[in-house]
Amino acid sequence: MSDTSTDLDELRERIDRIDGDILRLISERADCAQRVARVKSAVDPQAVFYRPEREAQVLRRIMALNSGPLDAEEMARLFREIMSACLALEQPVKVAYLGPEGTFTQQAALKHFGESAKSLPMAAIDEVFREVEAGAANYGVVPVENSTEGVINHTLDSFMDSSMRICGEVVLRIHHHLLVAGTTRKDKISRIYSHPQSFAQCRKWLDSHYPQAERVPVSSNAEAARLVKTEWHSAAIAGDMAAKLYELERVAEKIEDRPDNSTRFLIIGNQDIPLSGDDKTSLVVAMRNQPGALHDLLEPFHRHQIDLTRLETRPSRTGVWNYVFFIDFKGHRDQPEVDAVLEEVRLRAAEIKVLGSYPQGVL
Ligand SMILES: C=C(O[C@@H]1C=C(C(=O)O)C=C[C@H]1O)C(=O)O
Repeated sequence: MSDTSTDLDELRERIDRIDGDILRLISERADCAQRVARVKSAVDPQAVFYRPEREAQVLRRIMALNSGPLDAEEMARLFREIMSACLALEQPVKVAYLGPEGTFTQQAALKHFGESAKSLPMAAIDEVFREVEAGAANYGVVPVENSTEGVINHTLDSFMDSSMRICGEVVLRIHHHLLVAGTTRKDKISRIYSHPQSFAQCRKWLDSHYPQAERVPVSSNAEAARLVKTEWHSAAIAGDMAAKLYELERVAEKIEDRPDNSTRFLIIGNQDIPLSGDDKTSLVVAMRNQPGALHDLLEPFHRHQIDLTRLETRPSRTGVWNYVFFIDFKGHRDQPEVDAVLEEVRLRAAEIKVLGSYPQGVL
């Protein structure tokens, strides 16, 4: 098709018509969501409106139906926002996250719940747990493992002391940038602020580009971004959200040593999540200190052909629990084969706590 002005007018008219249709359909969808809310409240006045298993199914279906030209993830992100707005009509969801504002955890929270969620920054991981326990937030978002740096022990330890359950997971690709303020002398950078994890993830790049600069660890990337605003010789390593929040310039983009650098976050809450059709389960298990304990623990998973996705050991903090294992596997505890494995593990373990069965991250 040639780009004459009549073609342009015609195409724009078509786009206006399509937008009118999309608008009508989104409104119709929002109306249905409001009716769902009324049905839920009629059945149970304390009903929880947010249904992660249903949301996962909606997104997976959209991705499967999509035939381009937008890619499936992009399309799902649009639907994520539509659902987020529909849910906010039912009941605005309050999400506590490891702050301050501008952290990757906030980015993960918004990726999972959409921009219509109300996100509440907390100063520490255990505060996120406490905020949800106290009912001041409906859900919490905490980091649990990074593909380069491994597990986040604070999060695992918080589960040992808490009754919170895992309601979902979200994986975020982590891109770090070297950021400066408008007033910074870029040729005179002598100090770089960041979170210790981010320094570790950008170690090689820093060694080759800024071997002389002092590396100052701070409590979060967002805090690093805030600090450089007032220092003409300093830079920060942080992500997109912090760069935007503090209006910083990028001296270098995507400086992480590994291009597949990603972090997995958990959604915590006090709901048991029904089957979504593609689920994971997380457990914490204490074994007695005896030879073959780990083998005994893992053997039933192997025999029932259940796919383990993660195994972490933490030192026990009580005398009874000698080893504490955190185990993630594919499957939902309402599936008979998973139930059978859990029963067997229960017999062999000193203590077992199912932290939750939840939909595998879609986006
Ligand atoms: C509409 C519902 O409630 C919420 C909104 C959803 C949506 O917009 O599709 C999906 C699940 C719930 O979080 C529902 O349960 O179906």
